[in-house]
Amino acid sequence: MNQSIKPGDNPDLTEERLSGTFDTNSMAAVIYGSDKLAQRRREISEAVSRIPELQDSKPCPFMTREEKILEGSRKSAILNRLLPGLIDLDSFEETVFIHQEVIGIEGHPLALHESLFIPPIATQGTDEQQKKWLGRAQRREIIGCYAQTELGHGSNLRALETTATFDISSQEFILNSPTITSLKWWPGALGKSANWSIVIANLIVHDKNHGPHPFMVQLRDEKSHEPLPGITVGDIGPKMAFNGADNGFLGFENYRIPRENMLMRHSKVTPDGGYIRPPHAKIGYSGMVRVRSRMAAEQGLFLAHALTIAVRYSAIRRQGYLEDRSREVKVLDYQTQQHRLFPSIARAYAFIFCGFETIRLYDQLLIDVQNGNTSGMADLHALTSGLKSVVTHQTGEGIEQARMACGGHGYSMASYISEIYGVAIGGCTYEGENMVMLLQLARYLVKSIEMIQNGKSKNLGPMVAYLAANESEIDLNLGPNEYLKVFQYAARSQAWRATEKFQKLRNSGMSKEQAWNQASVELTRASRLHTRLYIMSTFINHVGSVVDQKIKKVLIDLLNVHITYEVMDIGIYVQGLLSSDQMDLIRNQLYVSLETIRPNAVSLVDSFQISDMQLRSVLGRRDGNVYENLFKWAKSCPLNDKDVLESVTKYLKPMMDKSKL
Ligand SMILES: CC/C=C\C/C=C\C/C=C\C/C=C\C/C=C\C/C=C\CC/C=C/C(=O)SCCNC(=O)CCNC(=O)[C@H](O)C(C)(C)COP(=O)(O)OP(=O)(O)OC[C@H]1O[C@@H](n2cnc3c(N)ncnc32)[C@H](O)[C@@H]1OP(=O)(O)O
Ligand SMILES: Cc1cc2nc3c(=O)[nH]c(=O)nc-3n(C[C@H](O)[C@H](O)[C@H](O)COP(=O)(O)OP(=O)(O)OC[C@H]3O[C@@H](n4cnc5c(N)ncnc54)[C@H](O)[C@@H]3O)c2cc1C
Repeated sequence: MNQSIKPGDNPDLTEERLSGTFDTNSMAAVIYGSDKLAQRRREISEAVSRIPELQDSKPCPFMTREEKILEGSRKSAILNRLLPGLIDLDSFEETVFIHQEVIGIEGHPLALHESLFIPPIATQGTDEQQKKWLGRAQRREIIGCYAQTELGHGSNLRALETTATFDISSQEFILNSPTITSLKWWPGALGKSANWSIVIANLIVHDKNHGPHPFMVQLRDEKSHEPLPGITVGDIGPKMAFNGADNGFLGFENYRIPRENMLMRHSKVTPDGGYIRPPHAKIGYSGMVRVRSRMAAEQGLFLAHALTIAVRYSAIRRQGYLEDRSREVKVLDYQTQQHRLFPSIARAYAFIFCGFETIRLYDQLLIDVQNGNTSGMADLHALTSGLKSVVTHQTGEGIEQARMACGGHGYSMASYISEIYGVAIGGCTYEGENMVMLLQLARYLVKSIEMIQNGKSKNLGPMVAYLAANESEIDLNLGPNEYLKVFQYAARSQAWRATEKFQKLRNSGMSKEQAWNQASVELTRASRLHTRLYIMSTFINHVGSVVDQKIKKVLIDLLNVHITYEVMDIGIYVQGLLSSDQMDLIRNQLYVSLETIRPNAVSLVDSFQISDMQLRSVLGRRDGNVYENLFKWAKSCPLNDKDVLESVTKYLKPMMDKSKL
């Protein structure tokens, strides 16, 4: 049964919920990977709803940037006091969830403290460093951020300019920002809130540059919060979204920190100026891999927010007629609306499943690395690079379609979809610009094909084994695995096409870099197809593992939407494999699958169990009572505090009066 049904709800939504064929709490357990986490999310939402001081002081769209930062800080401070009674403090998922519930998605002064500041200390700090800083950070006696990107360089970490030069005589590192382009730029919470930061700077010992390394750096006085001498710091100004966060700039002038402030679990500088290399050259990048490994789930949830709003609203919005001319039809009954929304519901589920998988893979890698085994780093880097790129891009597309699916009201901030869009598409850029990350995955694909060419196919990892197969005929009546083969065909032929292009250019005498650049559009296409194949196969495996038969049935229906939509979407890559009759068959299967999933559409989005507080959308309210609340929302807009504004008395009225003369 659908657990969202309550008396007083919009009857159209109740009708939808009654048509659902499964239990939404059971589905939530599948989405969030365990009944325990799903249950904890409900309990936390419930507990938060009963604490008046944690409620929004006014709707976010009516707040200025300063008010958003103030509100985020107010709630963060209250939460810090209340957290021990509300969540399991050791659970990162619960910590993220409660912050998102209480403060929302627009960012806040502590948003990066848990996800980018604490993890490098915990994984790259020595035992003594952890003893010194971890407890303080966890108790929030200090607030931290992660300062890597510079005004002149973000993608290309080799060109970062900030230096940390070891001074043997004082046993200190001297930090400098030698140029305007070397100013740190973008770090969240740096602008006004953080007093400490992980700073990525080039380590220079005895005039030798060992490349970017992480340093623990105090930025502000712990009593006065004033910037310390030698530090220039401030906010970079308003952004497309995320305006509850104070992204900042930071410069150093001969700023000294003790030798012990370089995070030295992996790389070390000894007191006499010796340098000990890390066990893997890119181990310092592992904080980024951690964040990327979490992005598929995070982004899947952003998409889930937008779809919850659009699908619920589409069930109460009546517009136009089908057969019955006596009553307008729910817009959710239009095939175009279903085609716009249902494949995105399937993607949101798929992204979340992939996200929990990559979080698990990262946790395993962390254990391996702590035990000295770094062999899995390249695989996970390649996987998460591709996944963050494809998922962020498709999430952005899905959210924008959701907005348009809400017609005019979707354009109002009352829908809140534009804010979700702005926040989510930040992910196309942060943690590695998408094209750059697709090209990282492409390196891995090209290397894999070179292994096949060199007769070493048996050394290929399971994720790229399909590159060596040879599929040329497909029987499409067999279900998901046949669709997977179609996708494998597309991904494989594109990966070979791109690699061969690169190799041909190389063989023509072109430099490696130029040849790579000239093949790069084809290479990024290969990376996208490879990643979409991974998403599809993870979705199939996940559905296969579900035990509850009612849940499994509806997930298979959703999977059918996914596989048919995805294969239609890559039609151009499978022309050599599928006949036009087979393409027509798939197209028809897609339309049938849209109809099949229709009665469960509202229950599928209800199963994300995103509370009204977290959704912050008038259109997406659980009770579906949209129109009266839209009117209330508009009336509460600060512009309506007065009937006659100064803009009128000062300018428009005199203008009109003058024109009358
Ligand atoms: C208390 C509050 C709690 C929680 C918060 C709660 C709520 C928040 C509310 C709402 C928000 C909700 C969710 C969103 C949450 C957070 C998001 C908010 C803000 C975002 C924060 C953003 C932070 C950042 O952006 S940090 C900066 C990130 N920067 C980057 O990613 C830079 C990208 N560039 C690179 O990574 C590298 O430069 C590179 C592109 C990989 C190239 O590196 P390099 O030149 O060194 O290497 P080569 O290309 O030459 O490759 C050589 C070789 O190395 C391999 N390689 C590269 N990287 C790795 C790696 N990481 N691991 C393993 N191997 C690697 C590479 O593949 C090559 O291999 P081959 O030679 O074999 O090919
Ligand atoms: C909301 C948000 C929050 C952020 N938070 C933080 C933070 O907390 N800490 C932090 O350190 N940073 C942060 N960043 C910065 C972010 O990590 C960088 O913006 C990102 O890594 C991209 O780097 P860039 O801005 O230099 O883009 P650029 O590299 O300048 O990209 C510009 C264009 O050049 C292209 N390009 C660049 N290199 C290549 C290449 N090799 N091949 C092909 N094309 C290329 C890109 O595809 C892109 O189209 C944040 C950014 C945002 C938007």
